Amino acid sequence: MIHKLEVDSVFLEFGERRILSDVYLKCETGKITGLLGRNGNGKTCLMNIIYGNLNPNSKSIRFDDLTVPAAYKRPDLLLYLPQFNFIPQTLSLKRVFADFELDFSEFESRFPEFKSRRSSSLKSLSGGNRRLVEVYIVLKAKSKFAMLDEPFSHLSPVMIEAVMELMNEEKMNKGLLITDHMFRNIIEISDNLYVLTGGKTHLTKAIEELEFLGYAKV
Ligand SMILES: Nc1ncnc2c1ncn2[C@@H]1O[C@H](COP(=O)(O)OP(=O)(O)OP(=O)(O)O)[C@@H](O)[C@H]1O
Repeated sequence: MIHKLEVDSVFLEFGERRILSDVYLKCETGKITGLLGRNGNGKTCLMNIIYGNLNPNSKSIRFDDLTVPAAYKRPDLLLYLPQFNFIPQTLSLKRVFADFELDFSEFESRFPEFKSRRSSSLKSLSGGNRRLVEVYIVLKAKSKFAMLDEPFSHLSPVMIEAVMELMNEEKMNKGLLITDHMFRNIIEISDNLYVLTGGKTHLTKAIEELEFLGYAKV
């Protein structure tokens, strides 16, 4: 069965500044949905609104047609990778993997550089490796949808390739909503692509539209 996450009727202002005014976005299990937009266009705000930890003037967030205003209370439905480290950094990898009911050995065999790091704390890892652990957790943990804000930042090209491979595998198990400024990677991996500009989302059918929408020279 295909599950869907739909967002519309989002209206967000900070004081006099209108950030989001006409958003429609649909994400389905089995697919990767990409979200692109220039700095400050409201991608992170939109993700926080979907997650339920930012309250806009109005919104409608639906999972399989049912309104879920506080998805952060429903990890079975949605997991979120914010731009910042979200797992307490004093925890050991062993503890983190156990908490998310994930097998560390599977992670270790995919990323051999973590061999013998099972007892290490997150804070003892490099910034990029910490990010990789969090991206992996959000992609692999059991949930219908995962939303990732800049999953490629801090990762080396070889790690980005590995994460993209993982995303392509995991979309068989969930729906992914991803935003990142590594737009060529986002274009390559997305089944559906939205560009956020002027407070609105535009479902983008052709890459040339990115230039037209003022996002990137392609
Ligand atoms: N708490 C807040 N109070 C006032 N303005 C805010 C607040 N949070 C975000 N903004 C503004 O809302 C706009 C959208 O911010 P947001 O972080 O969603 O952008 P973004 O598209 O994710 O940008 P980037 O690609 O640079 O991460 C920005 O202009 C930002 O300054």
